[in-house]
Amino acid sequence: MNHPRIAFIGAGNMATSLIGGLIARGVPADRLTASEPQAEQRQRIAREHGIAVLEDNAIAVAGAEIVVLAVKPQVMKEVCLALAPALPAGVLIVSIAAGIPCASLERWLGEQAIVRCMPNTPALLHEGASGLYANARTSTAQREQAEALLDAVGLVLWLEEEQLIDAVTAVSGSGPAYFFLLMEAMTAAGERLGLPAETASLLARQTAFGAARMALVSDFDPAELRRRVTSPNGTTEAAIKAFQAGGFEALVDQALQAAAHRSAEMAEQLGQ
Ligand SMILES: NC(=O)C1=CN([C@@H]2O[C@H](COP(=O)(O)OP(=O)(O)OC[C@H]3O[C@@H](n4cnc5c(N)ncnc54)[C@H](OP(=O)(O)O)[C@@H]3O)[C@@H](O)[C@H]2O)C=CC1
Ligand SMILES: O=C(O)[C@@H]1CCC=N1
Repeated sequence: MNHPRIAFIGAGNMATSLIGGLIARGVPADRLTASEPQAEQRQRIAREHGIAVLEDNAIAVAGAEIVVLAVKPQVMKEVCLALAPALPAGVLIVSIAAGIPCASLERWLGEQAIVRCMPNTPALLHEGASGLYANARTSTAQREQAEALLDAVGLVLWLEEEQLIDAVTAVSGSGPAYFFLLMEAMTAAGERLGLPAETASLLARQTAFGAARMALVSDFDPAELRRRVTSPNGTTEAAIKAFQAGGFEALVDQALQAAAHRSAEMAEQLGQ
């Protein structure tokens, strides 16, 4: 199989989960390179994944067919402006940064094929979910390459409008944190009900895992699965009524609106 050469700019959490996913899929380590400013981090990634990790971004992208931009949004402009002269002709840019539009990347990097993605941290366990948007310069073959890259770490869904990346960020990009927050709150409540901390934590985490698995594999939707837990006038009904009296659905809506709004605001602030 002909694997494209892929260079990762920034080798933090998200990049290393993608690298791990590709290697687990059988991509030879010599098709991947990464760049990373810290020597210790470079050595650790090279040791764990067997790939070349360089200090210099321009050297890392030499000969690459795909360049994955995986630095924080705050440093993206500076990184792109410095990288632009070193990009190989015909390269596909894959950006995973929150809040950085394709138009900004094109301004900083020149006219390139760009796929903008929003993955999430369960990618670390190959259980991620990513929304992808391709600009008009991206060929069908390049779309397939970007899909294969993100598909190595979980579910991939294409978006027809770039603006919808803000909604994907609100639902699945930031989403793992909402479930962790619920686990934290359930653990604390379990402790207040008298459970030992570790017992409450294990029960909350295993219940989240079991519910997520059921929601994914069951023939029934989450609303029906919820109804099946909720006996008339029973304990679940008491809890759900308390959630709804506290405005649970409206609160979730407000939270996701805030995340999507922040994603759009970051584009305004960091995309100039
Ligand atoms: N975390 C998440 O849940 C998600 C994150 N994202 C996006 O993914 C991107 C990366 O996030 P994440 O992996 O969490 O962040 P990390 O901080 O873990 O990774 C960023 C990496 O880039 C390195 N870096 C900094 N400056 C440069 C530079 N000039 N050249 C090359 N590398 C550099 C950093 O090194 P050092 O640490 O030494 O500064 C770090 O290793 C972000 O843009 C974020 O918006 C998208 C979806 C979900
Ligand atoms: O919080 C953030 O901005 C990033 C993007 C999605 C998840 N983490």
